[in-house]
Amino acid sequence: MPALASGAGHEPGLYELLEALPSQLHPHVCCPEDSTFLQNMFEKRNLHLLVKIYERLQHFNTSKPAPIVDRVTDLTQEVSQELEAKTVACVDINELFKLLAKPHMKSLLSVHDTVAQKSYDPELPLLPEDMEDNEESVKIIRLVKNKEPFGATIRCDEQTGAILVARIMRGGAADRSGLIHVGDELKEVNGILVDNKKPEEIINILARSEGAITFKVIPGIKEDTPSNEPKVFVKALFDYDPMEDKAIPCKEAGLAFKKGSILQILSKHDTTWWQAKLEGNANPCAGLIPSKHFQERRFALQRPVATQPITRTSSRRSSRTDGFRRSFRLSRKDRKTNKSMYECKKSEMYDTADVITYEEVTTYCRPSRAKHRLVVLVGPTGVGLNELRRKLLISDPHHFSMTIPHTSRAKRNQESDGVEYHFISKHLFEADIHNNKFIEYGEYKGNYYGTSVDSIRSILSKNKVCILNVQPHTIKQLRTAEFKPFIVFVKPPTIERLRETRKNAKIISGKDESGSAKPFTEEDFHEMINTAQIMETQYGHLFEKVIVNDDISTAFSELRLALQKVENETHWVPVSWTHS
Ligand SMILES: Nc1ncnc2c1ncn2[C@@H]1O[C@H](COP(=O)(O)OP(=O)(O)OP(=O)(O)O)[C@@H](O)[C@H]1O
Repeated sequence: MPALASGAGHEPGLYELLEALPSQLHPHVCCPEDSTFLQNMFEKRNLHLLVKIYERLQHFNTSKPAPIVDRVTDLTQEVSQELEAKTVACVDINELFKLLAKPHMKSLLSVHDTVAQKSYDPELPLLPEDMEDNEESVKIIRLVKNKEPFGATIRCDEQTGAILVARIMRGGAADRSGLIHVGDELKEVNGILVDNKKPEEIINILARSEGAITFKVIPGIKEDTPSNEPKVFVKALFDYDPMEDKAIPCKEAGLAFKKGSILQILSKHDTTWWQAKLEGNANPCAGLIPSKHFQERRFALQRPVATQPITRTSSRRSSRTDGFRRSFRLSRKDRKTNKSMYECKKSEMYDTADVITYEEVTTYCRPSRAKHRLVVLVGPTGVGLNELRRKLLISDPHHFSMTIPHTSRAKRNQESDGVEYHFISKHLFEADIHNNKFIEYGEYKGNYYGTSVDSIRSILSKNKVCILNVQPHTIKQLRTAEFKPFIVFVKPPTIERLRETRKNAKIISGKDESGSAKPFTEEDFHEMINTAQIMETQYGHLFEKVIVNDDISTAFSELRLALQKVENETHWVPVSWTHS
């Protein structure tokens, strides 16, 4: 028997059966000639290879690989032309040239192209001749369907009871056929009358059918399908599972997606159910998603999570504002404690609920001379934002920078204006607050501290990357075409890992009025994890990168890599950022 590898890793399939058959059939074959014939047949290498190919195809059926190019024969021709002149110069080139010219290779590549271009659908058969005279307006459609869904939804007309095609999914089997249209009335499927059937029953008939399906339809009035529509992409700001959606007209036609997924909108024709596909997905068939308007209405009817009160992890009174970081993120560290010294003034830690559904996006790659995108770090207090920022600044001080805060407190002897702080009068500080000059500001022991918009601009204009640590509610103000912020959420690891990694670390306790650094307590860890969860629920849709700060060097490398990508690679950003 040829030494062929068995389908290891797959479930026992045809190949294994083929190997076992000769011995199993042996007792049932009386004639020795038949026995030899069967023995030889089952041992044929070609048969084994065929079965292997079958098993591979079964495997690919589930993994659905997509071709990189669909005209590899053209590519081979070009390569051969290039190689022809150089065959004398190099043995390897000569060998490759001959290999590409072999008929087997050419056939293999041609088969590749046929499969890649999906041009293997059989020709549709001619219309049946036994059509009745009074059926001129009836159309007989014969579709050859494989395992993919039919790609259309149907509905029952409330008044007439007729079964109508409700929508055709863009790129699906029905759409590609070009034969079925919205509004067509379905009369028969595979010879079965559908008049008195419920849409679910018809869907079942369709789902079970493979190969040729014959439809008898009365064509509806054709709508003009707009062509050359510009491509519209949106970022999903919520998770969606059609299987959990009671309102969707056909669960199987729905498209599941996660918060942050990029969706290409293929049709907004139906104001309640848009058609979309996941960006980068090779499957051309659209799926149904709730339209922006519909989803907004549904969210508005639900009680928004954002307005729910925060569950405290401890009954002990904490001076931290609503569980968020005590330090005002943008401050320089105080010289004595090496820590930020003031609290955030704003008490609106949680925005009143924005209805978040989809955001229209487009690709953006920073032109080499353009200003850098603002890098914003957010996370619960004590998670390590200052530590990560410090590491970035040390790693490349000419490239990364942080803002210098303003303060109304008096300058101390050893301090210089514009180094530790910009020192301004209380009166001027208040005027600047009034004129919205601060991204964040706060008050500590009667003095104001704040970070101005101009201090960010000043760094960006020097062609440096500005690293900003802010409270999450500030993100909204920063999301402008000018700053194009890249938002990184730093989240804590598990409580066990916090205990292990933060053994020697210190945090400024919100319960300690002196503001001195103390070792982390269990309560600090719980509060950090709890706050991170709330932040993720409320602001998760704005985060472009989430880093778990477990081991500090790993977290730092991850951050560094993400920032390199932001500088050099294409990212999805809100459309409004590119129309300035
Ligand atoms: N991955 C880590 N492993 C061990 N210690 C860490 C890690 N990340 C941060 N730390 C330490 O935890 C302490 C708090 O970190 P850091 O000051 O950066 O927090 P923060 O997020 O800026 O919070 P705050 O704004 O309240 O100061 C520091 O002592 C820091 O060195």
